[in-house]
Amino acid sequence: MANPLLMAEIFDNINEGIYILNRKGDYIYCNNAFLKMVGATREEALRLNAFQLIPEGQVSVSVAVTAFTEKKKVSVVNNVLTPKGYHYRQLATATPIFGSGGEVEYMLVETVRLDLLAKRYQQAILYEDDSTIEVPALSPERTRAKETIIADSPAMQAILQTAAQVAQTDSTVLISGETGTGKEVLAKYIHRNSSRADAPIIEINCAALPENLLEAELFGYTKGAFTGALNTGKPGLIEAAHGGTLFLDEINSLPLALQGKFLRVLESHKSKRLGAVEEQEIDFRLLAATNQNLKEGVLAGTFRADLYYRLNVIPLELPPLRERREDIAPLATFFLDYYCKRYSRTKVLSRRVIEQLKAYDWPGNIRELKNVVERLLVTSAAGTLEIYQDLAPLLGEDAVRSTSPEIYPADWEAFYQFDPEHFSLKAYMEFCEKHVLADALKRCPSSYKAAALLKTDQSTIVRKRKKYGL
Ligand SMILES: Nc1ncnc2c1ncn2[C@@H]1O[C@H](COP(=O)(O)OP(=O)(O)OP(=O)(O)O)[C@@H](O)[C@H]1O
Repeated sequence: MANPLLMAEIFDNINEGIYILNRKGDYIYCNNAFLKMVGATREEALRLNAFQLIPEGQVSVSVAVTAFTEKKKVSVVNNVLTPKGYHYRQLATATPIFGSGGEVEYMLVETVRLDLLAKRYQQAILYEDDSTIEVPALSPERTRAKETIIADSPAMQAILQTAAQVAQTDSTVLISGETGTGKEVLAKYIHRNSSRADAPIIEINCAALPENLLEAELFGYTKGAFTGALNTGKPGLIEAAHGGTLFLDEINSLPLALQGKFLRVLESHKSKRLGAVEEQEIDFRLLAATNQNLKEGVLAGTFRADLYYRLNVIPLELPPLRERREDIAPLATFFLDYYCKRYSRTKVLSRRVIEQLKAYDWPGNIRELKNVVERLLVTSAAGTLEIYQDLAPLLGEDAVRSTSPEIYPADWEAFYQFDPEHFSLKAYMEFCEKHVLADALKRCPSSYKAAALLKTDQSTIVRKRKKYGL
């Protein structure tokens, strides 16, 4: 291990503020960057205790206290009021270090001021050297090969659990759900987790082709089977799924004539090319997906009842995204990460954007969310880390009306991006004034104390409180 002096020197040269707490929350180490951030001497800092910072109003949320309680690594973005009365916003991560008895022995905390991080990031962009910053875009094949499934909601977790169980069998699975809810993703997940995973999954969208072409694609044909047929003939997709999985997407669009033909294949596991005499034995597992209620199709006479019952062995229903809102934020950050890699950018979604995404009903479900995140990223202002855009132009006024603006007041650019049309120096100054006043009133038990904190008189506090409806 390197010598302690060298280690101290290294820690003091790290740009992020670092401090270590003992199990009681006492500060037992801090590096230079941390002292600079809070404007304290080492002696002052080493007298602090993390459990006392919130009651004393120095931080809005204590990452260390949260990590002590949850006994796991935690990151927060919070506001800090330094002993010198100066305010900043930081990203802090606390990592517990456990003793042999499993109790938290020490807490390592790393902090970075968001405004300085943004400046460093901005400078890096200004001095950007293409050869060092360029990240090769992921090729579509690589990204599609191993699809990640985000499933934070209890509903999705239950579906994945059932899917993993049924994957082990050869039963037919009927996946239903609105468009864009992830039916194809789920079908691939079942295939990947089945004993057929090394064989191909052959996918066909029954709505994508007219009846005659679909029939030729599914069953294949022999040489000269019809005008325009290839001289060599062509194997069908059912054959191609031999040993693997056949995935029929939008099976509700399978024409009635083909439904009967396909039912026979499903029951006998034998298929015959168009124009052929001989049938071929085919070993495949069927997964089907529908974005319409097949039972209603049966009642309306557009879907054969016998095929419906043959398909509906294991039904899995994917709920629309609006019924599993817990998945919205993780999906949005997952897609942002995906597109950041693809477009070689570094961005995060602001809390306000996430709130707006969570409030929206997503008629196009996950596919729509993915597209919105891509648009947010590519249209976001260069040089700022957080994406602050107002989503009303993308999602519609009604969709986002219910959320309240939450903006870091020192960042006027964010304020401008949030509402460029109504931006003015006066509007921004009033916004800051309101924010500072609300903050002071939260910290102080009386308007007199708030007046003392803000070095103004109490009548001004009362007047402005009324003006801003606080
Ligand atoms: N749980 C998930 N985690 C991550 N990405 C997902 C998830 N579900 C869906 N997606 C992504 O959302 C998009 C739409 O998913 P998919 O094509 O599977 O939906 P679908 O229900 O089959 O849609 P359609 O009915 O229109 O065929 C895809 O880009 C997919 O990768």
